[in-house]
Amino acid sequence: MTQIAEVVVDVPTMQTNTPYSYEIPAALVNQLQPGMRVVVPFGNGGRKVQGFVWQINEDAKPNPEVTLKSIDTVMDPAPIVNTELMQLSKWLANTTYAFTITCLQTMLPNALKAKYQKWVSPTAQLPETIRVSLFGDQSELLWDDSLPADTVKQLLSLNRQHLINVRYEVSSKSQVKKVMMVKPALSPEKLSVVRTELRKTAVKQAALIDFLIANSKAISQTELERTVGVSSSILKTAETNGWLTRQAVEVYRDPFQTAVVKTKPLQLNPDQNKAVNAICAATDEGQARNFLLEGVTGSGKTEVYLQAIANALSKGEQALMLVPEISLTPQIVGRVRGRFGEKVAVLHSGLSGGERFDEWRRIQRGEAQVVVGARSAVFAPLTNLGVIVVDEEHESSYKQDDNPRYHARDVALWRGRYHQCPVVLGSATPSLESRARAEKNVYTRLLLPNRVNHQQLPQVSIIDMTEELRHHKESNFSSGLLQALQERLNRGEQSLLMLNRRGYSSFVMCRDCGFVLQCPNCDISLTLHMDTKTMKCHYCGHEEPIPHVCPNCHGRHIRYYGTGTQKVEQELTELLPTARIIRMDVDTTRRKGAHERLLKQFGDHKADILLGTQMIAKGLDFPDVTLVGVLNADTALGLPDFRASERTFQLLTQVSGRAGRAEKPGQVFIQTYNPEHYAIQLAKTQNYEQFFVREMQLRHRGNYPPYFFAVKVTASDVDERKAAEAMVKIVRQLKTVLSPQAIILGPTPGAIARVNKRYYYQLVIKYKQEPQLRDALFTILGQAQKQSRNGLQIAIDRNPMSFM
Ligand SMILES: Nc1ncnc2c1ncn2[C@@H]1O[C@H](COP(=O)(O)OP(=O)(O)OP(=O)(O)O)[C@@H](O)[C@H]1O
Ligand SMILES: [Zn+2]
Ligand SMILES: [Zn+2]
Repeated sequence: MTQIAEVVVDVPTMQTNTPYSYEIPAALVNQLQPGMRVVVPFGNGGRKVQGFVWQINEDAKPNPEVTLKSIDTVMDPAPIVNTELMQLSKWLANTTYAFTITCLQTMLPNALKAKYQKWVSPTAQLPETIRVSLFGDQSELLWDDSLPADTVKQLLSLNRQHLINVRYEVSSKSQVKKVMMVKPALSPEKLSVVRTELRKTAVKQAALIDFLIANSKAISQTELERTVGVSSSILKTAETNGWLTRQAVEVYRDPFQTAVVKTKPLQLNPDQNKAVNAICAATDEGQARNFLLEGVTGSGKTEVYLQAIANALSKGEQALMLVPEISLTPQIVGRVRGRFGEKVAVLHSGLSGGERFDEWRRIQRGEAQVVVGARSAVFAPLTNLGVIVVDEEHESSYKQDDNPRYHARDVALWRGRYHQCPVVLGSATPSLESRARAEKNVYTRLLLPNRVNHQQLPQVSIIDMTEELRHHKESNFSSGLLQALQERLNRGEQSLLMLNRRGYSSFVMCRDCGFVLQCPNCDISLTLHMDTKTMKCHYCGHEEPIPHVCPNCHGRHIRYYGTGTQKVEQELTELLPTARIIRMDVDTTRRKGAHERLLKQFGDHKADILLGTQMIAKGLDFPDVTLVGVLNADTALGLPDFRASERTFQLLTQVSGRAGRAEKPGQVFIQTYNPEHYAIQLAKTQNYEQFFVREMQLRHRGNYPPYFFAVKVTASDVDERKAAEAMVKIVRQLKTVLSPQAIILGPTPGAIARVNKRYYYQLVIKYKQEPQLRDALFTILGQAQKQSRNGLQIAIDRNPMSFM
């Protein structure tokens, strides 16, 4: 009887998207389980790849016509993907048009991805001269990208002639951190005897033994070396002498830079209480109910989450809380840790690979009961979920813009169904999709219509910058905003200033001929980086020195348009010389922990004004901020995107919400060139309901989501004609399966037509119900893969965040 394992191999293609069968060697029969990683042979060249055991058939009847290959080795002592996550990966692959292997890998920390190495060694037939020139006195040579092209050519040819052997090595990138721990090996009495027998000059040894006599507990070697002042060689000798033992012990890297301040649950107000009760009831009854928690800014949503989580923990269950780009909101992590301390694990892209791997293992081993994290934390291997929270559910960072193109909110809802637990989507400005579902009672609405303690929402003034410009010379500050800033300085209160980043890219332009330096690979201008003194392409990474002479007319009048925030900061210091300013943008937050440090400084009143990009708009809760200024509200409105108004409304409402959150009332100034635009007018009164009604009418009229579903298909190729032709063919194919109700927009060139030397074409399909669409798109993907050797690439984005 043969046992056969179905293995999902680490080869992302259409053909390998279904599991491959491998024979399980007798030695592995009792060891192998689904969800473990294995090394398997793949193809005919002796290539080895990593794979995930998907299923085991205990009494399979092998087809006598085919000889199955055997599994090589097992990489894990226990499964690293559990049943739930295996099912989830299948669902994910199906709904995002991605390969199962890509989905599996997305769910796991990078440390568990395979590291492939190819080694070559000479055969006995290899002529001596070639052996010496290639291998020298080494028995093996690593065949990787660093080899010169000529050597690779030679190796390929030698391999064809069977003159060399190729060995494939598959290993995990993971690195478990270990610390050497030292412990006395003898009793204090025996050590005292040893001490008396020491030579008089052996002062260090004496000190070491004194320490060991006084401390029987294990201590890390580094700490011991520091406290006693001994070297590692002395410790080694001591070990050989049998005075102490040394043992490498696995430790976790600590991802937290700051200590926790313990907090107690707050007394809830009636609205909060109602919300918490509803969520807790669903947890207690094991119901997969979904809630939309709609609470104005500063209404205390976080406290609702914390108490719902506490309830789940009290039932012995676990909790998952997603926040947008967590490294940008250290305040919220602090609040969760303040309540749940050691039970909390964090997962986000600001962690190093090792830290991420350690946090993941803490979760997998059941050592953490609460997980807070950004998008990919939605895959945290929690096994007993009692509640899932998606904070700021409208945030576009929850959607991954690379394969698999999933939305964390959708995954959260899937897991809620799997675990039969409530999912809470929270926001002051819910996405239209979610609010529309609440309208249809797919989600239960929970409302927090007032700020905590009935604090008023801030008073918002809209400033028409066209009008402003007529009276003043060019300035980033209207007189109203400037005066308000001055008042805050006089009163010792704080202000936030937001500069919409998209509006101000920094570039260089020739004042003589107007030439703007472009990326040689992309249709986009290069961005000026003052900190590194270079010009960079934000799409392909191309980098070059800042020009001093115009490459076009050779003139010397080059003008530098520095980072928006830098320029604004400069003007601000001239206008308000006594103001202490903290600037927060990509340049000042690049270093690890910088973000947290700047926010702490501001919280400690080390500055009067926090000037920043969108990163200051969300989640911040500073009681002494009574003024918020938006320097340029319009930039997002100018984008040709159906979500432009929604984005603008959300951003303005969120940032306004930072003002006047404690006792002192708040004031907001929004500077704009479109003062009459409904998104700006309704953000003024923070009137989400009216915005929702108005925007839904427009979406209805234009057949946009949430009335229609949408899929974006993109083709790219180094040859522009091929990309365009592929698109035309795809449209023709789709038209044969789509109903007349479906709408195809395009094909059109991409918003940036050329990126990294590749040309982009796209089309968007808007539809209500198209049962054949999924199969058709999978077919298109499969066909494209066969051609991909020629450079054509097809990407499919279901429910895209934008049509651009
Ligand atoms: N029941 C309560 N009693 C007293 N203070 C509370 C209560 N609930 C929340 N708070 C406080 O009110 C402030 C605002 O709450 P929180 O930050 O949770 O609001 P939010 O709804 O998440 O706001 P936003 O969406 O603007 O981030 C916080 O400082 C919080 O500690
Ligand atoms: Zn580029
Ligand atoms: Zn010029």
